[in-house]
Amino acid sequence: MSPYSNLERIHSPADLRALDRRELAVVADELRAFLIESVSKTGGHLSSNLGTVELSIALHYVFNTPEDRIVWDVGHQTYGHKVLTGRREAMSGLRHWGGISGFPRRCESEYDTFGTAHSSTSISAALGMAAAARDRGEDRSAIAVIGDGAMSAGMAFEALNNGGDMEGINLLVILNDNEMSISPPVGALTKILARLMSGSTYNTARKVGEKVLGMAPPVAELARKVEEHVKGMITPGTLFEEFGFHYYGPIDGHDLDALVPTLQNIKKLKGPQFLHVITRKGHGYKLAEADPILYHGVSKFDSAAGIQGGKSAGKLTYTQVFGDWLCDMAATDKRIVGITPAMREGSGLVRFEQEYPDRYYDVGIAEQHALTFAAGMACEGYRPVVAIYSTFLQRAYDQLIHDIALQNLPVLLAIDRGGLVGADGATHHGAFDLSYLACVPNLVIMAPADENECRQMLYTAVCHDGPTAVRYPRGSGTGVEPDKTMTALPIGKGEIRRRGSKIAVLAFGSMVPVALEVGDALDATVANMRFIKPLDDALVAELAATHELIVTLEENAVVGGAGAEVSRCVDTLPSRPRVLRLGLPDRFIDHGDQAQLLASVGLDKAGILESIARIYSGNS
Ligand SMILES: Cc1ncc(C[n+]2csc(CCOP(=O)(O)OP(=O)(O)O)c2C)c(N)n1
Ligand SMILES: CC(=O)[C@@H](O)[C@H](O)COP(=O)(O)O
Ligand SMILES: [Mg+2]
Repeated sequence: MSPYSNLERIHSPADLRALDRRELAVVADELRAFLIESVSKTGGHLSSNLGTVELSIALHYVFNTPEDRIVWDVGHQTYGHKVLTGRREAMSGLRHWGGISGFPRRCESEYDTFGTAHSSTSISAALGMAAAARDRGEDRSAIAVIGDGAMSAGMAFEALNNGGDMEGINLLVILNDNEMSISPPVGALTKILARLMSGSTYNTARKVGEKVLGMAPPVAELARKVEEHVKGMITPGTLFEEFGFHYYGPIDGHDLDALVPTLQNIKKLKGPQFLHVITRKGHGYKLAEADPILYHGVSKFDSAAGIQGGKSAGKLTYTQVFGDWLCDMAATDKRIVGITPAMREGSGLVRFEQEYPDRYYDVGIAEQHALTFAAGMACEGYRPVVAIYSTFLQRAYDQLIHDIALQNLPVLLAIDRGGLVGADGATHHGAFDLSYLACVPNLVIMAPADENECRQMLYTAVCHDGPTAVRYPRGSGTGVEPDKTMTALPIGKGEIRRRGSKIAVLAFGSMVPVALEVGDALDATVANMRFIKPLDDALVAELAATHELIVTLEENAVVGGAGAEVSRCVDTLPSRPRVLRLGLPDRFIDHGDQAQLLASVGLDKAGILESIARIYSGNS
């Protein structure tokens, strides 16, 4: 018999709702076991999903989904929700080419009411849905499920500020508090939540909460006010009350006997409601409970043995090259500080935090703040290095322009995950940074061809007295060992890597290795352009004067990226060869492995040769 016999009978939330409440615990056990087995085969976000098993069941059991809207913040905790909404079998293709996404997507299911992956959008989106329901006179709920990490972002508070003051909306915010972001959460809010969770408060609040919720309004309203008054004296629970929300909790988010009746009662209430649930990352899988950071995002692994091995003996990743460089640089330059918006592990800052705790700043999931905070430090003579993923830098665009570039402040953006990231897919590809950075005055933008060049560019950036960006891809490059010594590169100068004839391939960053293969195949000239800004106009002019075709290669949107800069330069020249711009197409790119994705957009050797051949055959 299948170990998932009960789960297999649930094809949609309607099947779940047909069950007796006492049967839900079995479903939860099977769902948890299924997720461990399934994610161990596909990879994905494990810890967070194990923490939301009961919450997913309780929400779909109590609310009339998809009529009632659930918006999952970040969406990395929605695997249980996917299974319960008809995607159990599709889980075998999770995050793989052609398979389902690791995040909610409106095009994937009617139960995925809002696409997420970048954090802290859920309250705004659910509030918008609640306002729409109110304005149309529709009686349905909008529920935002947001983690304690995601709650730290300004956007979440903007939405609370707006929602707590909105009349007649049917909005429930569920704070899924597991006392973890990817790494331990930071900031004053974390302390407030910890006080809310502390022993006596927890019990008292829970008992009072149950009592209140058992009553019908308006009695409940009166009791709530009494409760708030009492809690206000002993806990900071009224923070959310002050925003205009009715606060309930904290309750145990793994206890279906607490969750289900609480949600049933809250469902009857009108106005902005706030439920605080306590869960544990990795719940029910001892290895993940013990090390939720390691199991936050996993590759395939043996679920019995757990993730094996420490550091791989293979090539260094660009992230490691950056992390090592930052420590080395900090040792020689006291002005260096490292800043991360909640991505210590992913950005390679673990060692830096250990060695330089006083110069390390995790500012929470707060990209906008991270950049302006860096700007402030730069004003005081520091050399702030903001380690940030390309996709999350999108959040902080105005801060980059207005607070850093306009004031010409020496902030270094170490932009990781530039280009296609793989399994996280469209929400996480660093597809746009060269386009949105190239137009910013004062900014020097570099993209390394290999790991050593990455180290040298980071050093070059710190030597430059103005804003800089070094953009590198997820994973490793050619395997070049970085030199210990650091030498500043001449700003705005590329280099010719191969001399050929007729065709000149101008490659940026991660595309240099494949450009060299193409060069060998066609006897083409290959330039490693190094700088997107300032572009090496002299090199472009020289190559334009001596070749009949210029091919630009970049792992960035072809619209407005490095190739567009080359075209702009060629347009000013007296002799203008044809320019073929190759990069990411003008559409969002799904998930899959990086090599597969590059091939799918024609950025592997075969694809590039084909595009060039089309020029010569006149088919382009
Ligand atoms: C804007 C943005 N910045 C950073 C991230 C990377 N990120 C994904 S999950 C996560 C931690 C979220 O913590 P929490 O909301 O508490 O959820 P948990 O992982 O604890 O379930 C972070 C920082 C992101 N998805 N979006
Ligand atoms: C959900 C999220 O945003 C992160 O967990 C992200 O998936 C991490 O990506 P990396 O695996 O590239 O660090
Ligand atoms: Mg959390």
